[in-house]
Amino acid sequence: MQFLDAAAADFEQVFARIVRNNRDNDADVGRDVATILNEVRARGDDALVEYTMRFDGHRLTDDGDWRISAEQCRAAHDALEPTLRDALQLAADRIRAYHEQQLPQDSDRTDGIGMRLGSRWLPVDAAGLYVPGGRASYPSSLLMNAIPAKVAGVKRLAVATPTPKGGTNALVLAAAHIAGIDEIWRVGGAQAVAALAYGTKRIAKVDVVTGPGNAWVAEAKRQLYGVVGIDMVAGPSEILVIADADNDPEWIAADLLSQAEHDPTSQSILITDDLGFARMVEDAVDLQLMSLPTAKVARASWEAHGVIIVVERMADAVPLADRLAAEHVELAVADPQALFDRLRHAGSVFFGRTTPEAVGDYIAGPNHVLPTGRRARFASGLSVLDFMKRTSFIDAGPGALAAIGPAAVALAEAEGLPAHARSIELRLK
Ligand SMILES: NC(=O)c1ccc[n+]([C@@H]2O[C@H](COP(=O)([O-])OP(=O)(O)OC[C@H]3O[C@@H](n4cnc5c(N)ncnc54)[C@H](O)[C@@H]3O)[C@@H](O)[C@H]2O)c1
Ligand SMILES: N[C@H](CO)Cc1c[nH]c[nH+]1
Ligand SMILES: [Zn+2]
Repeated sequence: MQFLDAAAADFEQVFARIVRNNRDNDADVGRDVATILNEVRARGDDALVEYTMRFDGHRLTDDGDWRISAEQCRAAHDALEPTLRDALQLAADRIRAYHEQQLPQDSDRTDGIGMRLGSRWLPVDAAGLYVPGGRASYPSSLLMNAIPAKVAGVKRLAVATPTPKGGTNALVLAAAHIAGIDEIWRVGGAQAVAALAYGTKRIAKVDVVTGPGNAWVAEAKRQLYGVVGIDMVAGPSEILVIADADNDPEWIAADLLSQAEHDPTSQSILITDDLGFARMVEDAVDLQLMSLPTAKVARASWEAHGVIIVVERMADAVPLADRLAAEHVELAVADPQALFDRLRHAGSVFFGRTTPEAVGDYIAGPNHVLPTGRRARFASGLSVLDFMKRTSFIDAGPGALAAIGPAAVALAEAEGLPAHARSIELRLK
C-alpha cells in the first residue's frame, strides 16, 4: 500500500505513475490472449477442450460437461434456501425496474422542407453474456447481464461461465432460471469470449459479448471488438473512497477490502483530508485482513495496488478522482452532492455514509458491470442500449430532394465523386 501526502514534493510524480498503471494491460496478458484467440478461431472446440482443462481443470467430453441445462437451473432454483431465493428475486426485480427505464424511443418527424427523418431501435439477434467464475461465483453478474438483454428484447442469450474443477454454483444456476436463460456454456476466460465471437461447432457465434471478468477476459473483449460488439472493457474491480474524518474507519476499511477481495489486481484507494483518520483506516484494514476469509487475494491487492492519499481540503480530492476515473467512487462526506456536481469521471457513484459500494454490486438496481482501468473517461456501465442498435432513416419526396439536392451535388463534385453527384442530379431533372 502506498501512503501519500498530496503536499509532498514528489506527489505529482508518484500519483501520475498510479494513474498510468492500468493493471490490466500487461504485455504478457495481451500476447497470451492473442494466442488463445487465434487457437480458438483455428481449432474451435478442440482448443476449448484444451484450455478448459488447463485453466479450469474441467474436462469437456459429453454434452453435460459442455452445457448446463434449463432443467438443472430450475432444480437449483427450487432447491435454494428460501431467504437466498427471495434475495435473488428481489435483486432481479430491482435490476429489471431500473433497466426498463433505459428503453430508448424511436423517432420519426418531418422537417421544414418536408423530408421525413428518424431512427428505429432494435435488439441484436444474439448476445453472449460472460459471467465470471474463476476465484468466486457471480450470480449477481448473471442477473446484471441477462436482465438488460431481456429488457432489450434479445432473442438468443448465450451465457459462458467457467466451472473450475467441474463444480457448478447453485446460485448461478438459480439466477439463470430467474432470468430465463437456457443456454449456458461451461467455458471461461479468453477462450470463452473467442468462442462466442467467432463461433465453434458447438457454440454458435453471437453479435455482442458483454460482461465483466479478470484481465484475460477483459483483454479478449478488447481485442475482439469489431469482430463482435462489446459493452466496454470491464476488468478487475476498483474502488475510490473519498471520506472525511466523521466516518467510522472500520466501515471505510471494509469498503476498501470489498473490492480488494475480488482479484489480486483489483485496486482500492482512499482520499481523505485528515491524517489521523487515514492512519485509523490503515490500521482497520490490517486488522480486518487478519480475519477475512478472502485475505490472501485482498492482501495481495491492497499491498500491490492500495493507496491512501491525504489532501489538504476535500475539494482537492475531485481533480485526483477525475484523473483516476475509477469504476466506483464513494463520497462518504456530509455533502456528497457538492462533490458529485464537480466530479466528471466515474463508473458509478455512491452517496453518503450509508451507501456502501457493495449495495450496488447486488441489489440497488443500476448495473454493476462498469468500466475499469480509467475507461470511465469515455465508457459507461452496461445498459439496455448495449444490446440494441439504432438505424436511421430518410424519406425524401420529390419536393424535399429538389430543396436540398443541389447542395449535395455541389458537395459531391467538390469531393471528386461524380457518380454520387449524378445519382442525385438524375432525380432533379
Ligand atoms: N468491472 C466490472 O464490472 C466487474 C464486475 C464483476 C467482477 N469483476 C471482476 O471479474 C473478475 C473475476 O475474475 P475471476 O478470475 O474470478 O473469474 P473470470 O471468470 O473472470 O476468469 C477465470 C478465467 O480466467 C482465465 N485465466 C486464469 N488464469 C489465466 C492465465 N494465467 N492465462 C490465461 N487465462 C487465465 C481462465 O480461463 C479462467 O477460466 C475479477 O477481476 C473481478 O474484479 C469486474
Ligand atoms: N464489484 C464488482 C464490480 O466491480 C461486482 C460484484 C459482484 N459481486 C460482488 N461484486
Ligand atoms: Zn464487488
